[in-house]
Amino acid sequence: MIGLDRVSRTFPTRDGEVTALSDIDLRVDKHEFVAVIGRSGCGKSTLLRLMAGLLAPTSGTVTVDGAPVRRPRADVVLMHQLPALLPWRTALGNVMLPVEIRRLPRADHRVKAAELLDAVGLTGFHHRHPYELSGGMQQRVALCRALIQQPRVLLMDEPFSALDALTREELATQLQAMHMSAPATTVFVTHSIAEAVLLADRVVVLSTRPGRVRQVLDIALPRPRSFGHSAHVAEAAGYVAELHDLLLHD
Ligand SMILES: Nc1ncnc2c1ncn2[C@@H]1O[C@H](COP(=O)(O)OP(=O)(O)OP(=O)(O)O)[C@@H](O)[C@H]1O
Repeated sequence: MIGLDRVSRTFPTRDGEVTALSDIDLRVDKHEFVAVIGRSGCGKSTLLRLMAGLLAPTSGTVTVDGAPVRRPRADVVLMHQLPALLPWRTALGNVMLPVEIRRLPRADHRVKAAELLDAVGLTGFHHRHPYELSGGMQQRVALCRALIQQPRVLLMDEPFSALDALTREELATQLQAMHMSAPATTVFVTHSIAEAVLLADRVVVLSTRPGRVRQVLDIALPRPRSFGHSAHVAEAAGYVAELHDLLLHD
């Protein structure tokens, strides 16, 4: 589904070239959920921007469905750390924005938008404006705005990092439920090892600059998974410890 073959990306800076990513080989299968973790500055956002067609690789190729990525595609959606909602639109109006931009049938999508908002716990808030919503609620709206586009590929750049710990867990759990019922091929960048273990089929650990694939860990835990208490709490803790060691001893 997504393929990176020997992908490198450098940036020119005043002090010479910075190599953000070097020789990345990575395959993400259809409907797979891959989490990417690594120290700050190791090239995680650059990786997503390459997959989204917002950046070109300096060398190597990035493909989606076998086709080289040369520009953004309608079926590949990138979700950022901050919600960036339009302040004059309601929650529902913000979710409907990509539908309107892409001139998709409005009536069907309005029903779908309302269902999505309900699914992330925003029943009763469909007609509120962003200033009336908490940061966590705004990010839920941004998640709905991404999902209404029914992306085949969903790229998420630390989408929950601006939220408090409990809201973050709640949203990750909701994302898991949504991925189980309608899976998009997902690449999820996070600084939270626990979040990666909750959500991912595989966790890609990048090394510090230049970012290279240091290790890929399969998370063989049944779903739905939960933070804390579960029948698999010991196995989950084992994965968390292994990833922690990999990051710490880079
Ligand atoms: N447009 C740019 N121009 C120059 N250097 C850049 C540019 N974009 C990224 N870089 C550099 O590339 C490296 C990787 O940046 P990137 O934002 O991908 O890292 P990251 O892993 O997402 O970091 P963080 O976890 O802190 O968000 C950094 O050293 C950064 O300074």
